Amino acid sequence: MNVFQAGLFEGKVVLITGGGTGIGRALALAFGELGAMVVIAARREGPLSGVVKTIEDRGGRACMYTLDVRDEARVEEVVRGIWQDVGGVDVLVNNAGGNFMSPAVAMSAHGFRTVLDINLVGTFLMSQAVGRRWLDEGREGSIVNISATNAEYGSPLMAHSGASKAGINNLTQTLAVEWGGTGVRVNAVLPGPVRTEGSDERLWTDAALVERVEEGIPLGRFTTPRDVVGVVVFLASEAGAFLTGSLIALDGGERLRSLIF
Ligand SMILES: CCC/C=C/C(=O)SCCNC(=O)CCNC(=O)[C@H](O)C(C)(C)COP(=O)([O-])OP(=O)([O-])OC[C@H]1O[C@@H](n2cnc3c(N)ncnc32)[C@H](O)[C@@H]1OP(=O)([O-])[O-]
Ligand SMILES: NC(=O)C1=CN([C@@H]2O[C@H](COP(=O)(O)OP(=O)(O)OC[C@H]3O[C@@H](n4cnc5c(N)ncnc54)[C@H](OP(=O)(O)O)[C@@H]3O)[C@@H](O)[C@H]2O)C=CC1
Repeated sequence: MNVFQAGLFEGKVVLITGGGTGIGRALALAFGELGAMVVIAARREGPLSGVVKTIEDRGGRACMYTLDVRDEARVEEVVRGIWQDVGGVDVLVNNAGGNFMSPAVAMSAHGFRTVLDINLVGTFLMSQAVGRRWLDEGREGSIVNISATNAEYGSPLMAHSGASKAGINNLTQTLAVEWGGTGVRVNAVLPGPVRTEGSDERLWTDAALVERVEEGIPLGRFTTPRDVVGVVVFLASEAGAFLTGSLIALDGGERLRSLIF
C-alpha cells in the first residue's frame, strides 16, 4: 500500500494468524512490503509456505509456524518459539477464522462450538500468550482483531459466527482496559462481506445471493482484503497510537442498510 511510508514497520515483528490465505495473506504481504518481519501461523503448511516465499521473493522477511489456534499448548509453544527465534512480537493480528452457513435449528452443537472455539477462544488464547509476555516485559504492543459486522446486527444463517464476533468485540474492549496501563492497545476491525478463498467456498457460493448482498451495500461492492489492509496497518502504526478498544466497521455502509432503505 503506497499511501504508507516505506519502511514503516522496519524492526517490528508482526504475527498474523491465518496468514496463508484471504485477508491474512493480503495483510502478510502488505506488512512484508512495509519492512516488518512477518510471522504467519495456521493449520496448513502449503498456503503458509507460499506466502513466506512470496514475501522473501519481494525482498522481505517472513517465517511460519503450523498451529491450530484452539490448541492451548501449541499456541503457547509457538509463541515461546517466536520469542526465542525473532525476539518477540510487536503487532498481533488475530485473523484466523471459521464459518459456514446453516440455519440455527439445523446447526449441531459441535458445529456451533467449533466456530466459537476458532474465532473467540482462539483469539483469547493467542492474545493471552502474547499479552502475558508484553505485560511481563513492560513492553508496548498492538493487537488487531478481525471481527465482522455480523457481530452487531444479528447473523442469520451464521449464528455461531455472529456470536463469536460479538464476543471478540467485547474481548477487544476488556483487554484494552486491562492492558492499557502498559501501553498495549487492542482494537478490532469489522469487515462486511469479503470475497476470499475461504468465504467463496463456504458462503458466497450462490450468484443470486452475492448480487443481493452487493445491492444492499451503499458503496456498491463487497469489502476487499485491500480495504482491510489499510485499516489494520493504520491501527498498528503510530497513527493509531491513541486508539484502543475501538471497533471499526469497514463495510461501505452495509450494516446501515436497514436504516437507509
Ligand atoms: C458476513 C460474514 C462474516 C464472516 C465471514 C467468515 O468468517 S468467512 C471465513 C471462511 N473461512 C473458513 O471458514 C476457513 C476455516 N474453516 C474450516 O476449517 C471449517 O469450515 C470449519 C469452520 C467447519 C472447521 O473445520 P474443522 O475441521 O475444525 O471442523 P469439522 O469439519 O470437524 O466440523 C465441525 C462441526 O461443524 C459441522 N459443519 C461443518 N461444516 C458444516 C456445514 N457446512 N453445515 C453444517 N454443519 C457443518 C460439522 O458437521 C461438525 O459438526 P458434527 O457433525 O460433528 O456435529
Ligand atoms: N470473508 C468474509 O466475508 C469475512 C471474513 N471475516 C473474517 O476475516 C478473517 C479471515 O477470513 P477470510 O480471509 O475470509 O477466510 P479464509 O478462509 O481465506 O482465511 C481464514 C484463515 O484462517 C485459518 N484458520 C482457520 N481455522 C484455523 C485454526 N483453527 N487455527 C489456525 N488457523 C486457522 C485458515 O488457514 P488453515 O485452514 O490453514 O488453518 C485460513 O488461512 C476471519 O476471521 C473471518 O471471520 C470477517 C468479515 C467478513
